[in-house]
Amino acid sequence: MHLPCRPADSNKSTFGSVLNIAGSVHFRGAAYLSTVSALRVGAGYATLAAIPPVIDAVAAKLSEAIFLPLPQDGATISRDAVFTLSSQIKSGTICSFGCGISALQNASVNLSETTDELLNIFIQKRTPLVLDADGLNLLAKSPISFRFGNRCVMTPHPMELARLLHTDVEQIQKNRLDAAREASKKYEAIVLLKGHRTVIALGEHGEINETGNSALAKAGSGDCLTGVIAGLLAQKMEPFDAAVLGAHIHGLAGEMASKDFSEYGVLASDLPSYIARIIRDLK
Ligand SMILES: NC(=O)C1=CN([C@@H]2O[C@H](COP(=O)(O)OP(=O)(O)OC[C@H]3O[C@@H](n4cnc5c(N)ncnc54)[C@H](OP(=O)(O)O)[C@@H]3O)[C@@H](O)[C@H]2O)[C@@H](O)CC1
Ligand SMILES: Nc1ncnc2c1ncn2[C@@H]1O[C@H](COP(=O)(O)OP(=O)(O)O)[C@@H](O)[C@H]1O
Repeated sequence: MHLPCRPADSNKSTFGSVLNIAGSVHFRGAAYLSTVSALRVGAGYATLAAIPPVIDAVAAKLSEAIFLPLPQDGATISRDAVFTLSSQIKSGTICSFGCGISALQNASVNLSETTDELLNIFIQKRTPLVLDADGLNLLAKSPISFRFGNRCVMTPHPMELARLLHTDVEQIQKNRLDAAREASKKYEAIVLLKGHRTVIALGEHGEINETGNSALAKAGSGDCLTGVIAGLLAQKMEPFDAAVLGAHIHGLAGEMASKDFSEYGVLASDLPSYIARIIRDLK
């Protein structure tokens, strides 16, 4: 599998744009890590759509991001955010949704309804989408049977997949590839089941990622993976290929980072710069 090409005669629009809907009062770092990772993997633009306190925190660390302030309800986005976002999401806009959006009880009374409306917009506008973390937890609770037409990469860890399939982590881990395949068929999506030996499924087709180590077993590293896959989608990779290559690059970044910091000491915020170094070496 090849990296997206990087023609000399190019500009930032050539490499696409990611609209990342992420973060809440409790989880501001998740918004930062997913946004910076999309830029580090080569996207031309990354826009973070978030509530003002999240934007303030991310703006202090990341000069390159563009910000779309969203209305706030409690600790997270309000239902009015749907109006703001629906005018921004055009046909084909690359979106990521869910990192740190916060499904904690009472984070926002209407977050489930807001999520259902957003998911409908993603489907109607046929947006390539990365759906992670609380985006998945809210989907699991939805009464609607969403089907994403294989334009969506869902990135659950085993507990998130257990919630989606209404089972437990033990069942998921017994046969990881079959569990990912089942969810892929249920949601018509690419399902990337995270963990040691991440698996990626599309219908019956499945791949196992061999890269990565325990340096990645630390809060925030999955948020980086979301940004990597979204950044590859922005560069026009097919969703399944973006998931496979994204997991490969993310795992190698963890391995390289652990050579400098040990598997104990790597932080998720170290990973984006190692993602760039891995891309240099893959080229
Ligand atoms: N800095 C920030 O802003 C950060 C923000 N974040 C945000 O936090 C929110 C909550 O997300 P979350 O994943 O921490 O909580 P949750 O869904 O309850 O799952 C936790 C349980 O899942 C399980 N589990 C996980 N991996 C597994 C594996 N490989 N294999 C097996 N089991 C596994 C494991 O269960 P256990 O092993 O304990 O039984 C674990 O206890 C979300 O919005 C996210 O974006 C985070 O990204 C962190 C950094
Ligand atoms: N022991 C491990 N070996 C390889 N990869 C791992 C290991 N532990 C975690 N990872 C990877 O790190 C990431 C963790 O994601 P996730 O559990 O969603 O964390 P978070 O929500 O805190 O960002 C996933 O890409 C997962 O595959």
